[in-house]
Amino acid sequence: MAMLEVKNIGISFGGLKAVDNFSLTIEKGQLYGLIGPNGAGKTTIFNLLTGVYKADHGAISLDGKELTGKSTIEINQAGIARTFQNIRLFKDLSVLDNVKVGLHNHHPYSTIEGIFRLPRYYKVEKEMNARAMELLKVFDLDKECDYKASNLPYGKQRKLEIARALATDPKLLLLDEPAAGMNPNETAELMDTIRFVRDHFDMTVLLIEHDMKLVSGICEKVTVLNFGQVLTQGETSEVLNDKRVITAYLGE
Ligand SMILES: Nc1ncnc2c1ncn2[C@@H]1O[C@H](COP(=O)(O)OP(=O)(O)OP(=O)(O)O)[C@@H](O)[C@H]1O
Repeated sequence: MAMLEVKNIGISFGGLKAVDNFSLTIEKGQLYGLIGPNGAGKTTIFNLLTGVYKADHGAISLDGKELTGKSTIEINQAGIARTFQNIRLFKDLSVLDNVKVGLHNHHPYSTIEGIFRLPRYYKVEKEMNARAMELLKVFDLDKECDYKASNLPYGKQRKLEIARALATDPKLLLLDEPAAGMNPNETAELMDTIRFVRDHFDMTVLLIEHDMKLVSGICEKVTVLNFGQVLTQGETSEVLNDKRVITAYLGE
């Protein structure tokens, strides 16, 4: 069974068909790339997959579970987590607390237990601290756990965003332009991080990226989007050498 199965989804904004009849199958453990020119509809697809937008038609399922029409919270609890094109950390919170925000989905205590500091509050907080530190260690961020998130260098903020997404214990991780704004060294390190996340967490990853070096370096399969529609999809090396892709995307 596929991890993600998307069948003919679409959405229009006014007269503009931002995404039209989009289908995609991603197998468990795959590292999958979604590429295409600016405005092709890539982020809109992430917004459809995570329930930020509701599709006008079509169906989405994750690991055999129907997600069509579900809310962002339900979809996150079902196992899809994401990062954003522009980093969206809680800038004034500590590095540790940013990860703990992700953990709250799965380690709840009631408001009453929290306000009155009942035993369950301390138990859950202890578990969350331990799990958050474990995740930070994986990303080599444990020594900076007390730093304000905004004080981390850019590359580490990206890592922290990935750690926070993983804290929700997803089956599918969506990364929206993870290499945006990174220098070549940071990008190379990010490629290692993404490979590590897939292997260490047994994760399935779908990423949007303009950096073709990253895409060809780590993605096994790619879908190319153009004007909201699939131009082609398949093995990365074949797709990136496809004349239509070179014409539409690379502008040659
Ligand atoms: N909420 C919205 N309302 C109106 N139009 C929208 C909305 N969201 C996206 N669009 C439009 O849908 C189209 C696709 O946008 P989208 O951001 O998905 O493209 P993209 O492929 O992610 O581009 P980029 O690579 O520049 O991030 C664009 O024309 C955009 O203006």
